[in-house]
Amino acid sequence: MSRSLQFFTPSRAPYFTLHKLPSTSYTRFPVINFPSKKHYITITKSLSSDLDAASSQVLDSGNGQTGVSGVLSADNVVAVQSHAPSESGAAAGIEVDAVTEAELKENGFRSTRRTKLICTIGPATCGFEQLEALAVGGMNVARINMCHGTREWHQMVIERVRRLNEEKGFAVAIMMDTEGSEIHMGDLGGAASVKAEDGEIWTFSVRAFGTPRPERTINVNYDGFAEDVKVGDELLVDGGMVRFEVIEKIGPDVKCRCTDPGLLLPRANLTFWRDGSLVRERNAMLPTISSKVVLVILKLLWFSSEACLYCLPPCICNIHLITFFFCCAAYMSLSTNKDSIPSCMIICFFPLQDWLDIDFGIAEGVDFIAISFVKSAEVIKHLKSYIAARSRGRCYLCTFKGYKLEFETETNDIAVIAKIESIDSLKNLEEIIQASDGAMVARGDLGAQIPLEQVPSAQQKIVQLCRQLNKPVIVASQLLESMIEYPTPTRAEVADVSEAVRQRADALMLSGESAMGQYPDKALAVLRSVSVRIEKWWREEKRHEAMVLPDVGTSFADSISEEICNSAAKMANNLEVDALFVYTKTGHMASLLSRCRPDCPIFAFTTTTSVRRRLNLQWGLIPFRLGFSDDMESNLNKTFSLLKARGMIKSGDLVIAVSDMLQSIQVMNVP
Ligand SMILES: Nc1ncnc2c1ncn2[C@@H]1O[C@H](COP(=O)(O)OP(=O)(O)OP(=O)(O)O)[C@@H](O)[C@H]1O
Ligand SMILES: CC(=O)C(=O)O
Ligand SMILES: [K+]
Ligand SMILES: [Mg+2]
Repeated sequence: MSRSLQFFTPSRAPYFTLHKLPSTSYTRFPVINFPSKKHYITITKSLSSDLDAASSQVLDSGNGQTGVSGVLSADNVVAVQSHAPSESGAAAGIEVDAVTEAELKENGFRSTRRTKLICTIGPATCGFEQLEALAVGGMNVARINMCHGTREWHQMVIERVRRLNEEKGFAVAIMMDTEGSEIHMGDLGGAASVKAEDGEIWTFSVRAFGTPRPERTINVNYDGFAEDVKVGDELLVDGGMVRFEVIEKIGPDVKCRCTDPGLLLPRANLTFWRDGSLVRERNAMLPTISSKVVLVILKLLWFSSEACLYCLPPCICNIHLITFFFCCAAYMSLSTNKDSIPSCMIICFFPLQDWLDIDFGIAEGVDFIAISFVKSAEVIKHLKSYIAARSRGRCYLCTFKGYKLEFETETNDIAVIAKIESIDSLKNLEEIIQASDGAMVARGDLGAQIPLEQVPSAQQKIVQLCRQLNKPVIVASQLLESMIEYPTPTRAEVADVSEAVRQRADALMLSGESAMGQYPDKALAVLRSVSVRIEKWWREEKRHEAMVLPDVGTSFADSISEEICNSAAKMANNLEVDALFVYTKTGHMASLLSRCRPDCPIFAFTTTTSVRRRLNLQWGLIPFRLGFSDDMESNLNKTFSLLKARGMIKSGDLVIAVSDMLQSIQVMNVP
């Protein structure tokens, strides 16, 4: 008799499949290490062969180790659940941020902040206490920028944020930002910055300089640099913070004279301009092929295609390489599983470094991957299928007593954010946003690629388009730049933050202010207070813009959900209800409500921690994790009593409830 046994978690759902359960009475599992995340095990025992929750009995739980082992009986074990520690004790209750809870109690529904806040984590904020201070200060998403720091450092930050969520009940999501293919400087040999003075001659080169780095030398990450620039070109660091003129080329070295002095920061972005236009052609588009690259590609192919590429030759020569590409081509033309193709093809879209980082992000189970310098929708589509393929790809783990154990990690809940920061991304804006799960107005690099005076209108356009297409949008870079050094912002910075809030962007992002600034908590407090103040002013003055929200649903069921949400939001405004409640498994209904930007906050109840974290990026959503059923009556009663017990709502409050399960709008007073 063959029976299938599945382990699953509601969030990242790693699960095992055990083929051919043995007829012997007990089988002991070997210890299996989960990648990077602690999991607890619950073995559910049932006497019937179908999973019957009512008659199930919990045999064992919470071992607290990184890894699991178990004892299975062929006759009676039908399901083994593995779940993250944060989910083990809270099934009966409701999970919400301590900060949100306090805010709701103190200020009431109306005054909760709707605009979400993202902090880039860097040396100034990577400690556990510093991260906690940011979470208490309202950080909804922690961003790690793969341009800076080592992978070990990023892993440590992720681990600390996870621990913070687990121990203190936050739902801070993690966004990994890739390096992207653009040209940037090296890391200045560890120096925090170096000053370039007017008239000085500096050497920019692909050569790796020894330590200590010779004076006035800068390493450049792009091999074709010396070939691509011409004498007379203007070289802009960080979109013009420092400027140089190319005066001479000597082999790989490019000699430049500083024309606009300023501070050079590690890994600053470089662009070169000729006759007043940005030079965009680059000779070397593909990463240099090395054995390391091939190993990575083989690994990717193995994960996505289930191809049997177990034995990697330790030293890969050209023959192997040619054979490999030949196999890839054959595989791609023969395979019917289109999801497995991208791994071979994506190398054309991303530099190697991004590949390694994307793999790292998937393995770490980050919530968002932000892709730098997106040029077309293809890149996003391929990455999304790659993530989906990886999450479906089975990882064969071990054989014991003739039985095969497979391990599967469900990772397609990673949302892909397209960073709009190049001329190409503006050209293909609508299709890029359509293909992504959200977008970022990355004004830093965007301002280096288009004239600065065009950045505000580009921002407005991107924010509007995202809302129309129902994708969350982030406004990023230099919001409070002066706060890197000073404890108060400039008036102009406050006006800039206000404008982003007024445009009703989903989220605002701190970069250097929180990564390496002197006042990260103060900068976050400014974002928080300006957001709350502008949102209030906007509601009181009834300054609702009459934005046309086109239909986004692609199926009839989607269209019904959309109509329900549009109507519920309108009713909520007209009836001046206290809150909208949405019960959503995937988060889709919550995002449709958020898109309407209603006057009242939206309490989004969802069953999984990963969806809860992801909803933390969207305007006006207060995400809760709550176990619920298809019976709305009992869901509402349960929610009311749980929220009342915690003092978050009171009898008489007026709410409107909608849900994924029941296509209706319910209006009621809290009993
Ligand atoms: N992990 C880190 N380690 C060290 N410094 C960091 C780190 N993350 C950010 N920084 C510092 O903060 C500054 C601003 O961060 P930010 O993420 O905006 O980077 P950036 O270099 O401007 O690139 P991007 O265009 O990707 O935003 C960086 O220039 C760097 O000096
Ligand atoms: C955030 C980012 O990448 C930029 O502003 O360029
Ligand atoms: K980046
Ligand atoms: Mg950028």
